[in-house]
Amino acid sequence: MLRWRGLDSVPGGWGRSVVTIGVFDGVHRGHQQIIGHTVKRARETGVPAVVMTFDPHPAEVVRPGSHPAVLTEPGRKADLIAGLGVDALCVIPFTLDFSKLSAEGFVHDVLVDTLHASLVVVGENFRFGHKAAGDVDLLRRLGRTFGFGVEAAPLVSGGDTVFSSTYIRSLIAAGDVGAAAAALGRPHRLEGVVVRGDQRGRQLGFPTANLMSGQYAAVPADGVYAARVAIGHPTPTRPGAGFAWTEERRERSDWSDEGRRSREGPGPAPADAGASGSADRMGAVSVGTNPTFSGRERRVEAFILDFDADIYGERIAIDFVERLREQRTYTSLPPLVEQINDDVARTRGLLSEPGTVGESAG
Ligand SMILES: Cc1cc2nc3c(=O)[nH]c(=O)nc-3n(C[C@H](O)[C@H](O)[C@H](O)COP(=O)(O)O)c2cc1C
Ligand SMILES: Nc1ncnc2c1ncn2[C@@H]1O[C@H](COP(=O)(O)OP(=O)(O)O)[C@@H](O)[C@H]1O
Repeated sequence: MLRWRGLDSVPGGWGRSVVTIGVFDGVHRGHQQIIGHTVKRARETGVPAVVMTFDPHPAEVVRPGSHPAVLTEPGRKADLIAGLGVDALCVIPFTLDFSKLSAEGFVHDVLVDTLHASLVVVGENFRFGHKAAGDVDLLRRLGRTFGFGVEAAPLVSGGDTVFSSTYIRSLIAAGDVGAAAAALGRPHRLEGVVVRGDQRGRQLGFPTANLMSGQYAAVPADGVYAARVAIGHPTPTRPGAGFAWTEERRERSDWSDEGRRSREGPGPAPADAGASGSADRMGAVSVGTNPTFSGRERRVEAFILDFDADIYGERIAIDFVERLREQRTYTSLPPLVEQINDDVARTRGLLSEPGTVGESAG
């Protein structure tokens, strides 16, 4: 997948493309359907599939201080989008200036002049342009003027609830990581670097890797969770920041499935390989302030089962599969240790059964 940052990075001679636009935080099941449809239509017409997204979250620019909790860090989001078969990801640095672009200006400058859209795929509730004045009807009218088609995909729901990033953030904030996983299509992941804690864990018999995640990462409610853990996770994300941009060169003459196969051979392109960072270990994870020790700082710490190594400074990813319980305050250590033993046994039971929840965590 080609990765562009800013409209200026789009190659001058870029031909026609099928484009979808969105923040796509979480790349949840609704996003997957829209992006999947974009890729399908691109293959049918033999042109590349382009995803346009924004960084930082537009809400932060329009209302400073209102950054929503982040479900997927930028590098992870790009990897997940690449995994859906997208040919190019264009990240627009969302600035106050950009936010002032009118709906018509956005369509003309971005979709027509830069990406040469032949077709634009969006969710039926899509809004765009200054003050979100543009909607699907306006997009269709502008499409007739400028010569691109518009397809609005119905929103994906589970039961009565439409899947949305906001809904998933609220599930995670409430600790319901099981329901979040159902809406995401995989467990919610926190990723970052292992930092030092109070050096108390190993004395209790349970050393815990303390995670420093991104500034706005969506941390589940205080409690204890069964999780899958990836150590040495490859995504080179700086906490709260952007990611490494790889420029790949490809022949652009044929973007059909056949063209891709002859370019790439079977399987994913090398740059996308391992993108999902396989979480192959089990972890019993504590989120909270360690009330037994009157801690103040809210921490995410993972006891990794069947593991013994120094991993300070390494990147890890934690995939939250199931909530086990709330945080408790103990008046002495033996009952805390007994409880952690029980948490570990439950984690093992939940995650080692064949075909268990979150097994294909990716
Ligand atoms: C599975 C698990 C469950 C935990 N549950 C609690 C708890 O209920 N109450 C509490 O005060 N601390 C709990 N802890 C956190 C320990 O207090 C913490 O890991 C310990 O203080 C080590 O901290 P350190 O990494 O800073 O050395 C739990 C830790 C783990 C791994
Ligand atoms: N099974 C394990 N799970 C998590 N961390 C482990 C494990 N085995 C060894 N470690 C190492 O021990 C460190 C945690 O030990 P701990 O006493 O809890 O110290 P700290 O308070 O600095 O987190 C981890 O950061 C990691 O480097």
